[in-house]
Amino acid sequence: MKLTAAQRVNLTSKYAFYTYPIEGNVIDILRHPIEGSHMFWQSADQSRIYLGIEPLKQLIGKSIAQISLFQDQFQHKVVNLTPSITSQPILLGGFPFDADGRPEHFWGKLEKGYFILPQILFWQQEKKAYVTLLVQVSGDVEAKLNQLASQATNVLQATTMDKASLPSLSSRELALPQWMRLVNDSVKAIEKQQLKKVVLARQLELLTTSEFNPEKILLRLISQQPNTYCFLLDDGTRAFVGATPERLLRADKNSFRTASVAGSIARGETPAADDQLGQALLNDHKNEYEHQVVVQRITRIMEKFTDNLTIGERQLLKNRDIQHIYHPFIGQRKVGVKLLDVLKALHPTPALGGEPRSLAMKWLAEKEPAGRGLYGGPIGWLGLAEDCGEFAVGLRSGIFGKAKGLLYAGCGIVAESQAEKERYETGLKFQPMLRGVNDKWTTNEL
Ligand SMILES: C=C(O[C@@H]1C=C(C(=O)O)C=C[C@H]1O)C(=O)O
Repeated sequence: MKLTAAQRVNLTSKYAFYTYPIEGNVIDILRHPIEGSHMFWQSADQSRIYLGIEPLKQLIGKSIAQISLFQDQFQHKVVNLTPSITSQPILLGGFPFDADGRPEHFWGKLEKGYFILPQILFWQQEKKAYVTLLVQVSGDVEAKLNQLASQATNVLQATTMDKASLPSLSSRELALPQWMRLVNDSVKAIEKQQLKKVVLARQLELLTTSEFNPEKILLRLISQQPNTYCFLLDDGTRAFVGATPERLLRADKNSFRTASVAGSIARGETPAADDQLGQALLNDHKNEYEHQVVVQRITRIMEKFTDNLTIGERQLLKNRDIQHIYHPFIGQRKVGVKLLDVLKALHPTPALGGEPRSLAMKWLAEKEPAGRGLYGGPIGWLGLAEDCGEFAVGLRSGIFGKAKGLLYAGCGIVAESQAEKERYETGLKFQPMLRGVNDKWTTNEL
C-alpha cells in the first residue's frame, strides 16, 4: 500500500505535517504488533479515535501548568493555522491523580504523568481513517517524510497477531481489611464534619504465568464496553488500559462540556430488573447526596469559565456492568480561557477526590493503602495549534507489566456509607477490566 499525500500544511516554521487517507479503520491497527511508546484513545460516542506512535517528544512527569506552557510555546511558533482542527498535531497522554500523593512504583515512567507528541498519528472521524505525519522542517525533509511514511505503511501492513489464548490468571485483593477500616475511619471523620465526602480506592493484583497483552485487553474492552472512553497508554514497559464512562472535559472551538457521574448500582439481568435497579438508584438518598456534592462543585467551577451554562436533566448512565447517576454540562467558552485552565480547576472532582478538595486529598495521601498513579487522573488528547481536545477520567482501569497487573476501583464515602456495601460496589467496578482481561471471569469468582 502506498500513501498518497492529500494535504501538506507547513504548520510552523519548525514542523510540517502531511495527512493521507487510509483504508479500513484505526481499531484494526491494534491487531498488529506496535513497538515502543504509543497511545490509543476513543471517545465514548466513538466519533473520534486516535492512535499515536513514534513520539517526537515524550513529556514525563509534567504538571498541568507545564503542559500548558509547552502548548503556549508551540502556539507561538504557529505560522499557518490549519483550517480543520482534525489534523493538527496533538499531545496524547494522562495526568496523575495526585503528583504529591502516595508513591506506587509499579507505574514506572507513567506514574506522575506521561504525554507523547506522535510523529505518526492514525485517526478516525465519522468512520473515515487517516494518518498524519509530523516532520521537523530542518535538513532533508523529503527523506524524513519518506522514512515516516514507510514506518506507517509497515504498521498498516503488519501481520495480525494470533488470537492467543487467554492468560492463566490469579487475583488477589490487596490490603482489604485495611481498606475496610479506612471506610469506617472516613465515616467517623465525616460525622465529625472534618470531611463531607471522600472517594476511597483499592487495588486488585493480577498475576499470570504467561504474559499480558495490553492491546488484546483493549480490543476486548472496545467490543465489550460500548458507551465508554477506551484508552491505552504504553511507554514501552508499562501499559495503562481502561474503559471509563466519565467525561472530565471536552473543549470545542466555542464550548466546554463536562459531566457529573457519581452514585452507582449494578445492572439487572432483565430489562425490568435493570429498570428497577435504576429507579432504586435515582430514589436513594445516600447516592443522591454523593452525586449532589459533585454537581455543586462542577457548577461553581464551570460558571467561572463559561457563559450560559446549561445543566442537562438528571439521568442514568448505563454501562455493561454498572449504572450511575449522571448530568451533562455544557457552556460557551469565555474568551481567553484555555482547556487546561478548566482541567486544572476541575481535577479531581468530588467524584474521585472528595469535598472539601484539599482536606480530602490530604486524607487520601496519608491514609489510602497505595498510590494511584494515573488512575482517576485526566486521560485524553490536546490540540496544540487550536486549543481543543477531550479528557476522560481514567477509571475502570489498570496498569500492566509483563506478568503483573494492578486494577483500581473506588467509591464515594459519605456519612451513610457501610464498609461491606462499599466493598461490593468497588467489586462491581473491577468487573469491566476483569472481563477485558478474560471474558470468562467475573468478580463473583474473586
Ligand atoms: C471511583 C470510581 O468511580 C467513580 C465513583 C462513583 C461512585 O462513587 O458512585 C461513580 C462513578 C465514578 O465517578 C471507580 O470506578 O473507580
